[in-house]
Amino acid sequence: MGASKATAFTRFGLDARVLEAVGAQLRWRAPSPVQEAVIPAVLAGKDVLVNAPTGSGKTGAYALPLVHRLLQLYDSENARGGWVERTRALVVVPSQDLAIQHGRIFEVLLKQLPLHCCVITGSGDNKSLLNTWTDASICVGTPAGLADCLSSERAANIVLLVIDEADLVLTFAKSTTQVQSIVQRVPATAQGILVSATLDEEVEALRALALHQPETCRVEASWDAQASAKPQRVQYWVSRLSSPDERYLWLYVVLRLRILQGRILVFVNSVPGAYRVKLFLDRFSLRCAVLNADLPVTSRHHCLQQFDAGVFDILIASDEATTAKATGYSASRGLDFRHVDVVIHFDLPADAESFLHRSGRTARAGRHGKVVAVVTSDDESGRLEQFFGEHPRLSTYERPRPLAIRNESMETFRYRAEDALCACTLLAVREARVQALRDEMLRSRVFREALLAARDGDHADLEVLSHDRPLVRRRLAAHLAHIPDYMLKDDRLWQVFVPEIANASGSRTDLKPATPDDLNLPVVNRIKRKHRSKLAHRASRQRSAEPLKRLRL
Ligand SMILES: Nc1ncnc2c1ncn2[C@@H]1O[C@H](COP(=O)(O)OP(=O)(O)OP(=O)(O)O)[C@@H](O)[C@H]1O
Repeated sequence: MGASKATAFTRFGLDARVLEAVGAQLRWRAPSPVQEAVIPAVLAGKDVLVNAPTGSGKTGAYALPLVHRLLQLYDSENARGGWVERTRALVVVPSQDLAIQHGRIFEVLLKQLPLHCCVITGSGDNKSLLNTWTDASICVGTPAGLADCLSSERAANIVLLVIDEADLVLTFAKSTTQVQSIVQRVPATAQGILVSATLDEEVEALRALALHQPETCRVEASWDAQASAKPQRVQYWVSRLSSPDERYLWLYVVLRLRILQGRILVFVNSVPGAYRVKLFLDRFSLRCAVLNADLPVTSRHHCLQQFDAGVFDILIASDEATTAKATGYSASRGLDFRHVDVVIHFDLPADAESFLHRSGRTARAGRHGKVVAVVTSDDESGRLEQFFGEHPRLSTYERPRPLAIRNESMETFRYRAEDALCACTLLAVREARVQALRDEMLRSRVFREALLAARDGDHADLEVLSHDRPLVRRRLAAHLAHIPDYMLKDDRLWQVFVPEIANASGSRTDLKPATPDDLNLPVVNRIKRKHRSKLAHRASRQRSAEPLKRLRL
């Protein structure tokens, strides 16, 4: 059943067990263009340099032939007397987050297979994810983690070396010697695969280091190769605002009127900036979370899983590396956010590469998505123009279309937004950040055990930490979740300016605010539910307070 679903993969001659896993575990029906190009080259035993857009399925392009090759080894060694599981394939990724995510993909793929995968990140806080090194055939790790653990003896059996996000591996590794030492320990006969969405001098340096006469698989189409007539999968928009603070009002309006709908990823340049946006949205009961380098890698992974599971629909991400330990963390590179409908560049990134990778978190796996850049000065407008004018990949895309919200819509909500923003002071931001860290610490078993050990089992410090109150109490403003009817009366509120640009290939837009009727519905329902449960609770308390009513005959 599973294998039949993945029939489009059969033409590569992949092992039946791999096809079964593709159909039953991954549920992929047909290969993406990059998989079409890369799988045959890897199966032919060549060294390969893979260059394809973000979200095009590069991980699967090397993971499937890699597992196929290891299964062949497994069969042949079993036939000769017995298979001993040792490290046979090494996957080097730039960050801990990516190592964990790729480890999970292999875990899913290997679920019914006699092979195992381990994750080596060089951090002690993800022990639960670590299988023992020795009994895993595939090892996924960061340069720092692998440089520490990979002895020449362990590396001696490696037949395949993959370096994913190759352009970042050298940038993020503490020194090039870490990567060099890993590559040198791997046998020269091992097949090499280098994967990157961009080609630059870092990739060239790695190519010379790790590959021998490689075949280059450069694929421009991510999914709909034959569908040039279809509307572009990613729509780019730009909103021009008069000042940086205006962005908060804009964000409130586009989210609250549901002009931008679905699962939304908001990119902010700094960590305090990300917390400020969160505090602001919290005031309006818009559920969101912050993904940032302050948090330990396991918490970031948990946050991603919750977002993927739909626990909240708005995720605020910052790329800023705040601690030395977080070097290599990047929310925009390689992380596979599932089904993101909209990416908002709340802050414009410094360079085109970051813009491209942040935008690449939407429209993955052949889906559609929207990317909205918010600019607040001529300088930023110019920078955005430059991104699209000069970057080799961005220059092939349609230019961003202006997305302007009517003044009436903005003015209706201005007072609320400005009032809410006043509460998001520097101190409140700092408290929110400290609170998030404190919560993480208290949740961490390792931290609690270390603290108790240091205090000879005395719980006093732990108690103090868990009952420590923030300096600034956050005022809850539940009423702000609701928009009163008198604010919704003006019909012009529901209009968004979306001027179609000339020869925009007739592309239509689905940017429409919600109707006044359905706008408050979820909030009203929530309030009603809460009210009903409050009444029920009060009634049960009254019952238990009166002995005669409690009496059952
Ligand atoms: N053949 C396929 N059919 C359906 N979905 C697929 C297929 N191949 C990959 N995907 C899905 O596409 C998404 C993107 O894949 P992947 O993370 O490998 O992209 P990528 O090219 O490595 O992106 P990035 O450059 O951002 O790291 C993932 O959710 C993956 O599960």
